[in-house]
Amino acid sequence: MTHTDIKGLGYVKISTNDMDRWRTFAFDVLGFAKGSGPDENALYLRLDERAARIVIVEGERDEIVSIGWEVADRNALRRVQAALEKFGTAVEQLPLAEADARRVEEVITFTDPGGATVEIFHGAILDHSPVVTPFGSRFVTGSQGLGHVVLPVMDSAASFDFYTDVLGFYPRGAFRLPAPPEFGPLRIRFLGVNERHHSLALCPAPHGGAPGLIHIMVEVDTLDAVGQALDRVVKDGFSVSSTLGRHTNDKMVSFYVRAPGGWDIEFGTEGSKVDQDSYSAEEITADSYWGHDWSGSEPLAAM
Ligand SMILES: Cc1ccc(O)c(O)c1CC[C@@H]1C(=O)CC[C@]2(C)C(=O)CC[C@@H]12
Ligand SMILES: [Fe+2]
Repeated sequence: MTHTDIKGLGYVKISTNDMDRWRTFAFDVLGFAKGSGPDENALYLRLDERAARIVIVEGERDEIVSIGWEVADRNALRRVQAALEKFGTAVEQLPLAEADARRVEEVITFTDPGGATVEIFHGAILDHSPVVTPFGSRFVTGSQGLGHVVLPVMDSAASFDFYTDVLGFYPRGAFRLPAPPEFGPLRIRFLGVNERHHSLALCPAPHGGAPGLIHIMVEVDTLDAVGQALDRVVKDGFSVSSTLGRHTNDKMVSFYVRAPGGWDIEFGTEGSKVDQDSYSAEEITADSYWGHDWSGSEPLAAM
């Protein structure tokens, strides 16, 4: 396939049983702007002209609720739906009220092979008021989408085939995880849909279940904004999962912090841009050129 209808990662919705901690984490530590939405108990995290890119809702468990991928328009949505149905995936069109609640024109939903609830939408509704982030950080989104999500998958081949063959994601390389030889090669696989090196990564994991999420990456436009966020993380006593480092594939300088709920936010800058026409998928043999010390990380809930 030479072209995907998926334009980018649009939004993610996450549930938590610790809203107060999340409120502090989102606004006082990471520095997202306050967005808006219909659920008065939810947290709407605004990064750009979209009303909200990350939605945190009250729930019994801390887990990923849905992942929203964007397409250009109604015809593109119909093409994606047809590809899913041809493959045998049950697709549900959400009612107008549900689309309204997500501030999009139209949205379909299905379950991916790893069990994640995926939504595909078009027609995002914009908020034209200034994006006032508490510490002045500016998030890098636009044609590169929200950032990236890393999902734990038990059958990584099935998930990889689904995202590439059915949805048209582009393979953007791999990283072999250290594993005993009897496991065979275990690879994190990176997948992209736009100039962002990866909008999705699939990480082999021993079991499914909550939170169904390893990390979400958001990008800011300066190294200072990353360093200042890291200062606030440490000062407010949030757990640093990985120190600052630069990745070898997307060249991003980032740190990872444990979100309430047992998964991480990767907070980075200087991500490279991929030109799909000249790109070849490669296997990296180190995750980083420097830094990214995970030795202080608390165990991931997903593992
Ligand atoms: C290798 C890499 C490149 C770019 C990224 O955005 C990115 O998140 C990663 C993965 C980092 C990291 C790893 O390499 C070892 C296995 C890790 C610790 C995980 O289980 C989640 C993050 C993974
Ligand atoms: Fe990442």
